[in-house]
Amino acid sequence: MMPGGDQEPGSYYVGVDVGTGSVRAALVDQRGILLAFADQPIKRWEPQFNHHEQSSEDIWAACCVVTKKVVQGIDVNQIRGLGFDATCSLVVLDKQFRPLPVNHEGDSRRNIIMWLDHRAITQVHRINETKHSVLQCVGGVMSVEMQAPKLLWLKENLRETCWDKAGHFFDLPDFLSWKATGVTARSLCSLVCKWTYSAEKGWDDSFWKMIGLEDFVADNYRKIGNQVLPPGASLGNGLTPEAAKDLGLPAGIAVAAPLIDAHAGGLGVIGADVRGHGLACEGQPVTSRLAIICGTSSCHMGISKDPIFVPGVWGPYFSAMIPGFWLNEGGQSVTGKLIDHMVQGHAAFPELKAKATARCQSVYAYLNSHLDLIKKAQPVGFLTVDLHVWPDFHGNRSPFADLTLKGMVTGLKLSQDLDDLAILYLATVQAIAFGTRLIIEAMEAAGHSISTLFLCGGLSKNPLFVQMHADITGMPVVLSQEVESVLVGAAILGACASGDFTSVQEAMARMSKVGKVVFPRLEDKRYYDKKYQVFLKLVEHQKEYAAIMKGD
Ligand SMILES: Nc1ncnc2c1ncn2[C@@H]1O[C@H](COP(=O)(O)OP(=O)(O)O)[C@@H](O)[C@H]1O
Ligand SMILES: O=C(CO)[C@H](O)[C@H](O)COP(=O)(O)O
Repeated sequence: MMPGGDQEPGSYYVGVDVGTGSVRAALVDQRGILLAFADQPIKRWEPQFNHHEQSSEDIWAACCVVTKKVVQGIDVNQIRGLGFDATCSLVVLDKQFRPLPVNHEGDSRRNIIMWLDHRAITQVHRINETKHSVLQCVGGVMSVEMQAPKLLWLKENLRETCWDKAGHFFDLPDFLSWKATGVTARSLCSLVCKWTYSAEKGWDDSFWKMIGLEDFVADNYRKIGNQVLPPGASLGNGLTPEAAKDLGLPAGIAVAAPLIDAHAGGLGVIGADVRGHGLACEGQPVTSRLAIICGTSSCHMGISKDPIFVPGVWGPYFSAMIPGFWLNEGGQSVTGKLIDHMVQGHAAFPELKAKATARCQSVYAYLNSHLDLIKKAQPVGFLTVDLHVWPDFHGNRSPFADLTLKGMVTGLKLSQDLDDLAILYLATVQAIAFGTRLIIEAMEAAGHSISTLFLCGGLSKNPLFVQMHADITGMPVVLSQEVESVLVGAAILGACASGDFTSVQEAMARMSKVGKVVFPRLEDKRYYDKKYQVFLKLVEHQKEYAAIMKGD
């Protein structure tokens, strides 16, 4: 086997991506080409508002179904590596590695507190009041979506049924790699990004003591991880015989230390060779690129050679995505979920669904063509001249790091027809893109210099979403040759673990490829600049309303 991906044809890697709504797997070759793809929805429970739970057994079973599907019909001995990525949800197991309930009902199927769960609001508030120095590495304010507040909630609310019995708390990506290999080592990515671990200094005892989780210190962090590996490192002796049987793969193949899903997306897109596309980032350092992974949420991944502190933007995290680089991660907690929410909640949704089904189209493809129909001679984006949306229906992740912020819509009329739904959908898509512009401005003000966006995730399949990101940020958007770039990222991990590439950087350069570039319509800039001014006023006004209501 030649290092550098020049091996004989037929070396394959399997990538498994656990998103919020489904599990996906792909069979990928050493050029980064997807040869097979499968997906399967996963269960979700919302027992009460802001509580979101999943089942680790259900997720593992879905991983097995999709993996078996993608390797059907090929010689499995050609598979050299397996990589996982997943959402940063909290998995709880007892001392014998059995699921423990994270709910008052005691339902042990539901042993995952999902990343978007906001139950630990009072806990995160107390954590932020400590002003502990670890908070500097999460943008100054810890998010309720991280693991420390969730752990504290479990200790304070489910002491007997969960906390006292717990033997292992895993980030979901690390749970999957443990399931596959029996190795409980954690990925540097999950511990650094969601658990306050420092790549340079390790755990900070004083933080855990200060927030009331001194239990972990006394136990030398056994329950949350005291062995840490870089993403892509090969785990133990590879795939165990039991997991091999479950997944339909040969025992002993290399399994990589995993990544969080957004980070796998970053790996799948950010290192592509852009020569010949007329992009400003050509010949420039990779730090001029921003990867945006847009699924249920959107994550804005920017890297730098030196640490950059951006208020309200997570990080700087060392080597958490690309080895040797610092990572800042901006984000919007709900984007795909917000678009679905707005569209599905509208009175004209049943009509939309029926019409889209009749044309064998997705509702989004239908809405996009409907907008084209009603725009007449003007650019489609101009349909929202008097309709504006503030998109923080699930709080603001970046750059305000304020989970009390809410959604806003201004410009509503009495109409309930399809035109009205289409324009509301457009205004929502635009609001998400304005949110991205705001995050980029915060990152640039702190020292990043970004010229090109690289989009992936489910929303990147929506041409309107992509064009609005280009028009509103004024930057070109690069889409990968493989639409499922997050899976390419997971496969890159497997390829690194197999030893077929000498570094993550080398595997990225070989396996991620530019597909299409969408340039901004610069002639529309004045219009979007005005809408951006309104966008900023919306949040300013929302804060004023809250202050008025707080006053006597
Ligand atoms: N073909 C498509 N056209 C438009 N939007 C899409 C399409 N496929 C997915 N989406 C959007 O992407 C979101 C899901 O993205 P995905 O990456 O699958 O999410 P996750 O990784 O969080 O499970 C949905 O909420 C939906 O709005
Ligand atoms: O916090 C995150 C990454 O750090 C993601 O938002 C979370 O993992 C969910 O991802 P997705 O929207 O793709 O399901």
